[in-house]
Parts: sequence; C-alpha cells; structure tokens
Amino acid sequence: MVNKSGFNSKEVCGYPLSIFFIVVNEFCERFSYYGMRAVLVLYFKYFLRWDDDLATSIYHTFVALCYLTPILGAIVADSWLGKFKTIIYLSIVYAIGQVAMAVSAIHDITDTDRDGTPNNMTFHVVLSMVGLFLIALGTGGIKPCVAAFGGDQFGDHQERQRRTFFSVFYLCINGGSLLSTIITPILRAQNCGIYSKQKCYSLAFGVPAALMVVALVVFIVGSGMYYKAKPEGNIMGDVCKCIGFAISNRYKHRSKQYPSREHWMDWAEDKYDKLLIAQIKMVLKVLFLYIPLPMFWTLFDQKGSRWTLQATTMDGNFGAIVIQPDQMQTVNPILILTLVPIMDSVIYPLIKKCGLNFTPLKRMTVGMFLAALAFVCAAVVQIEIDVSRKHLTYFNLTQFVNGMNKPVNVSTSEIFPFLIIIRATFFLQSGQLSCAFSRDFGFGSSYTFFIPSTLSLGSNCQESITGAEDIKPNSVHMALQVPQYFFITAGEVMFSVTGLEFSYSQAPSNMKAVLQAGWLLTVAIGNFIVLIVAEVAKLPKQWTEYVLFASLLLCVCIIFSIMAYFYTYIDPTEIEAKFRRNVGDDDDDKNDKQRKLEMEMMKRDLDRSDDEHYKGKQTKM
Ligand SMILES: C[C@H](N)C(=O)N[C@@H](CC(=O)O)C(=O)O
Repeated sequence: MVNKSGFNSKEVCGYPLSIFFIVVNEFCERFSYYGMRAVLVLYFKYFLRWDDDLATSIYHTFVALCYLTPILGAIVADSWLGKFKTIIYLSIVYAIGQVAMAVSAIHDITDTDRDGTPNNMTFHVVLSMVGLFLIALGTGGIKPCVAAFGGDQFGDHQERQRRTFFSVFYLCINGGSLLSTIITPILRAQNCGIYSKQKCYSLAFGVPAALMVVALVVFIVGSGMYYKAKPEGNIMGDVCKCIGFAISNRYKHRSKQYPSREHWMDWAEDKYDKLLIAQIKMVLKVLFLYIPLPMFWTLFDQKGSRWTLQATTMDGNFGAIVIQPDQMQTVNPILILTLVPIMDSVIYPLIKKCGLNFTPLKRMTVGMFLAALAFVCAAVVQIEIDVSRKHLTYFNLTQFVNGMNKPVNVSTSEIFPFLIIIRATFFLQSGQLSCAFSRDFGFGSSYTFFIPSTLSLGSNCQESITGAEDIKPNSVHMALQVPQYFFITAGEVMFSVTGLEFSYSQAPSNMKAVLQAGWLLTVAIGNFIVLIVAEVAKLPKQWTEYVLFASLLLCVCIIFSIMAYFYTYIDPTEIEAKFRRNVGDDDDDKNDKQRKLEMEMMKRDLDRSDDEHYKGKQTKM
C-alpha cells in the first residue's frame, strides 16, 4: 500500500502491518501505567507510612503531572524529533522510572535490623519520587504521539480502517488497564523479601517495569515498517505567538481613534494569515467551553485514591474469591468495555428514535451529573462504614502476649490459595525450637494472641495458642462500591469519550493536537483541584468531603449546561475550505474589493457561529 506521502507499507486485511506493533505497544504501556497506579496509594500509605491526606495529595500531583507533560511531548515531537524518536526516547525515560519505583520498594536495601521495615525511609521516598517524575515525563510525553503516530500509518483512502484502529486502540487501553489492575494488587498482596518478609510492592512495580520494556522492544521491532512523518513545525508555538501579537496590538491601539474590530483576534491580521486567525478562533471557542471541565476529573480520578482507601475499610470477601481494595478499580475498565458498545448501539440510537437530539454537549452535561451522583453514593457508603466501625484498617494488626519465661521470635507468612481467604501462618521460634499455627482473618480485624507458659515449642502449637479479637473485621461489603463505580464510569463514557470526539470534530485540521493537549490539560487541572479543595476544606469526616465534591460538580454542571446552550457547532473543514478558496486563489477573477467583502462575511459567520450548525441544522448545546 502506498500512503499519502508515497510511503509503501505492508498490508494485512487492508490494514498497515505496522499498526499491529503500535497496538501491542499501547496495550503493554497502559498495563504498565495503570498497574503501577493501582497500587500506588497503598504503597504510599503502607510502605512509606504516609497518612491518607499526604498519600492522596502526592497521588493526584503525580496524575496531574502525567497530564501536563503531553504538551511537552507534542511540542518536542512536532517541532524537533518527530513522533517516532520522541516515543523511543521518552519510553526509555519511562522504563527507567518504573525500574526506580520497583527498586524503591525493596525494603531489604535499607532494612539493616531485618525487622521487615526500611531503616532509611528517605532513600525509598527520594527514589520513588524520582521514579514517579520520570514516569510522568514518559507516559505523558508519549501520550499525544502514539495515537497520532498510529493514525499517520493510514492513507487518505483508509478512513474506515483508521476509525477501526482508534476503536481497537481504545479497547487495548482498557484491556491493558483491566488486566494490570487485577494482577498488580495480587502481586502486592504477596509477602516477599530476602532477610524479612514484607508486602511485595517491588514485584507489583517490577512487573509494570518489565511490561514497559516489552512495549519499547515491540515498538522498536516494528521500526522498519512505520511511516515516519517529518516534524511539521511548532503549531502550538505559532498559535501562542499569534494570540500574543493580537493582545499586544490591541493594547497598542487601545485609543478611541482606532476603529474597533469585530473580534479581539482580528488585531493579529496586521501580521498573520487570516486562515490561521480563523482557526485560532475555532480553537478558542472550544477552549472557553473547557473551563468548567476540570471539575469532572477532580471527582473521576479519586477512584485511585480516596475510593481505594475507602475500600481498605471494607470487606472484600466475595465467597469464591477475596477482592483486594486496589482491585476494585477494575470495575471501571470492565464497565467501559461493556458500556461503550451498549451506549453506541442501544442507548444513543434509542434516544434518537424518541426524537431527542442528544448532542455531544448534552451528553457531557449528563456525564457530569452522573459523576456527581457517584460521589453521593460514595458518601452514603462512607456513612455506612463510619457507623459500622471506629478503627479502620485493611491490614491485620496482630500482637502477641508471651507467657513463657524466655523470648520468642514471631514471623508470619500470608497464604492466598488463589485468593480463597486471608490465612496467616505464624512461626514461633526460641533457640533451635519452633512451631507454627495458622488463623483465618476477616478484613480489617485485629487480634491479640496469648502464648501460654506451658507451650511446647518443637511440637504443633495450633491448638495451644488462643486469641482475642480486638477489632472486628470490616463488615461493610466492597460490593457496595459498585453503584459509585457504575455512575462514574457511565459518566466517563458520556463525558470523556464524547468530549474527545467533540474536541476532534470542532478542531481545525492542523490544530487537532493543540485541542487534544488542551483536553489533557483539563485532567491535570482537575487533579490539582483535589489537592486545593482537600487542603482548604480540611473536613473532619470523609463523607462530608464526598458531598462537597458532588455539590461542586453539580454547580459546575449547571454552569457548563448554560455555556453549552450558547455554543453553536461548526464544521471546521468547510470554514477552512472557504478561506482557502478566497485567500489562495490567484487565478480567481474576483476583484480585491469583492474578495474582501466575502472574507468579512465569513469572519462574521465564524464569530457569530450562526451559519454552521451541528449536522447541518441549527443546534444549540
Ligand atoms: C482506563 C480508562 N477508562 C481510559 O480509557 N483511559 C484513557 C483516557 C485517559 O484517561 O487518559 C487512557 O488511559 O488513555
């Protein structure tokens, strides 16, 4: 197949062979990212010994950084290295970051007294922060490049195949996320260590690190097959310069003696191309609409922090299997994989059949509302938990009272025979003699065991050890989190999937990446808002914080619906074509005056947005 730039690529069933490598790369990379992210907040809390607030703050700072760096990646790729090299270099940075995380979680490195806890916590904190910074740089930097690089592999005649590629790409993201969110919490729950045993965070970070190396190798293997477009120049820089010039020119001509112009961007006309100005106006219109959006992400991304911490105080025993608190996050990709097809093939067509025009902005508004509802559910669950228990912890706190007149060493290993139940085996040792006994634990329970003075070490001590329950096991079941996951994921489908499509359709051809970067920026800001609200509000009860977030999103949802009502959909391709016809056509026999008149009319059209409508009709909201 020869694509638009004359590049000859191998094809399989009408698809460029090269996309196979890109899709596998994405699967492994998302596995790596979501796998590491799933256990991150618990690593902060139980390995680094941070409190819930600090763990939540650093978690959201990290996520925010991951969504800030795409701008950097897009600039580097477009104006300097090109997408291929950017992906390779930043993937190496990313893999190094993941390895640093895995090493930072090996407690034996600094566990000089071999009691299972690190003795130099600063080493672990610094190494993990460096690791997280490199991961944020890597994952964010390649984010805008990989999907676009995949899109580049298709020729103009392969529109249908390109669309299918993006669907498969999205499925790979969620497939990778689903699998890793199941696997890494299992790895994290194991005990491992050289001298003493600890929860195996090193393995939970090590496997994502290995997957990132696999992602890189797969991408490099496909190297000879890719179409590698040359960097197109820094469009983001051009946009900023043009806006900067419009503002400074407007300021220079602020005196009344200068006639005003229809739009403030028109002040850039003295230096910049009219087409570029028209394209920037389209982008600004959408960016203005983005202003309330971060609040959605503020709630959405708390799945990995507050909701996971909430799950640690709940009972994960589902009969045949025991679900780890961090594994509850898998409900999101599972629901995504089921809800997206249901929405597309049943719900939306049904709404259309009822005669309702469920436009993208209406869907996004409903998505916000559903996310607010999810937090109301989270608040109700939290009240239930607070009523059921006072001491909240997932990990079993166990202490021993030694009735013998000699010191006894106690060590433990937890066994998960395919996650059937949490069973801990304790080894008691004094000199050469030892014995073992096992107990089943409920989630969150705490026990004190009594070692009787008559205990005979060296024989079976299963029956001799008695225990008293200090803290009852968590009684509120993790299944109660399913409604909040359902609403937040339904919200994600309506808000995020629609929003991405909306941004793409409303962006001028050369500025789709700019709008994608703007979209990702809303995610970053949303994560910063979590920090600000949590810090400023400092609410004593967790459920009140959930209610506060739900109320804030509800207010923002109302503001967004009003803004959306006044938005009129445009068709950027048509507007661009009109401009090109008029600006670049030297053979045109129209005289300058007439051409100028037409240009003015089009500009007015664009400013008022009353000639182009969503799907050819006047569509508000
Ligand atoms: C796993 C999420 N449901 C998902 O689809 N995430 C996307 C979009 C995003 O959050 O950036 C992804 O990881 O690319």
